[in-house]
Amino acid sequence: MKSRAAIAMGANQSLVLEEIDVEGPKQGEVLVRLAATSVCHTDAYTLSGADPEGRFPSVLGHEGAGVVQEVGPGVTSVGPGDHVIPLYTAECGQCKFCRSGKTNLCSAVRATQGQGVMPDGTSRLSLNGQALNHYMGCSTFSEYTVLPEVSLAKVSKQAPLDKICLLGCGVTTGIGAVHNTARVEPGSTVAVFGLGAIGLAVIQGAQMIGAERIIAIDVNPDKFDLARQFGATDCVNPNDYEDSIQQVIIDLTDGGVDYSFECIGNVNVMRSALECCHKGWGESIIIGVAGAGEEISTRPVQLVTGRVWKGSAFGGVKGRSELPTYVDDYMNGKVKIDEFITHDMPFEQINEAFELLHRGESIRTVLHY
Ligand SMILES: NC(=O)C1=CN([C@@H]2O[C@H](COP(=O)(O)OP(=O)(O)OC[C@H]3O[C@@H](n4cnc5c(N)ncnc54)[C@H](OP(=O)(O)O)[C@@H]3O)[C@@H](O)[C@H]2O)C=CC1
Ligand SMILES: N[C@@H](CCC(=O)N[C@@H](CSC=O)C(=O)NCC(=O)O)C(=O)O
Ligand SMILES: [Zn+2]
Ligand SMILES: [Zn+2]
Repeated sequence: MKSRAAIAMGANQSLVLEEIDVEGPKQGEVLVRLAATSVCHTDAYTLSGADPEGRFPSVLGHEGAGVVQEVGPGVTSVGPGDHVIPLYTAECGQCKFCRSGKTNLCSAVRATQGQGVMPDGTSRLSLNGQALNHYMGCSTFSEYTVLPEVSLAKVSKQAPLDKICLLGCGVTTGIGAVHNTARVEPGSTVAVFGLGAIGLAVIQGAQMIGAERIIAIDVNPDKFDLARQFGATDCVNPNDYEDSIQQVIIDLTDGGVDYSFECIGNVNVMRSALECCHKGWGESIIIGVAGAGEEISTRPVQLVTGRVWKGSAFGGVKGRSELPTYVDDYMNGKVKIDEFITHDMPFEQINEAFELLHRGESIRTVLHY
């Protein structure tokens, strides 16, 4: 079938809008018509050429929501008409990772996903006969896309797809990192570096859990109003100080924070986020994705003296089991999503959505098909 799509032809090039061909679902696969998709910083990162797994030409996009159109042989958990959120972190329930009870990372389709193909090693997407790479197992920048069954969370039909698409990555990642990865306790002091969708969702998660002090840090003060609305108690711009940002946070908090979250993808900030944690127990969670070849460093004494460095992917959330509850929590007012959506646009304006993100003028732009 034909599908409107935005194609990444090469690094740092604008996306090209084309009508592509989408093949029907094979064994264990599902054809989905997306209602909406948003743009996450990770899409921009891959388009920049900094992603070691980045492939071109490809159909990017991983933050979407839609309706099942057709299922391939063997698919049992979803059927036509079901509302679904694509998952870049699958949940098969059977692999070593899923059975461990220790992680949300699932190995069922991860290897082929990173190679830009479906689990059988081929693509369902093409342009003029040339195969296009899938992206993060989702490719939500195509109105119609094909995913493995294990990469779909079936959710309530009552929920607006053009809002809950944000649960496909940003909102879930931030809240989940607080609840699952850090397990922040009520009364904690928290520092959040980077106030895009991920950082704001971390603030939301920290407020939900009853953190007493939430320090929001960004070099763009335009982000501070929204941070306060989500629950930040202090807003700090590192450029306003001569001291290092870690020293500023240590001074503000009588020795450092209980938890910090890096939501930028900057390895220097990752170091600051670790080093602003309290001696003896402070934990720092890396969420931001850094470019190929970049490495983190700190003096080992930072860890010897009790600070802990962790990472979080999709907030440690098991998508098929847990996303339906996130959707229900949005519907009953426990989880905020609308506040992240600074712009709504027709899908055709997707390049504008990338420009807004790069200029720091948007949190999330929802593109409507
Ligand atoms: N681990 C995971 O599962 C996931 C990771 N990610 C990653 O999380 C990161 C954040 O994503 P997203 O929220 O969409 O991105 P955004 O670009 O919307 O947000 C990043 C924010 O950090 C600010 N910033 C940039 N440099 C600094 C600095 N040196 N100090 C303080 N603030 C700074 C930016 O300011 P400005 O406005 O000037 O740009 C912006 O406000 C990305 O690296 C993304 O790839 C995303 C989803 C899931
Ligand atoms: N392709 C990158 C790795 C990018 C990365 O870390 N992705 C995050 C999700 S970012 C979403 O917006 C993630 O969940 N990672 C887990 C995983 O299995 O990749 C690279 O190769 O560096
Ligand atoms: Zn994302
Ligand atoms: Zn699995």
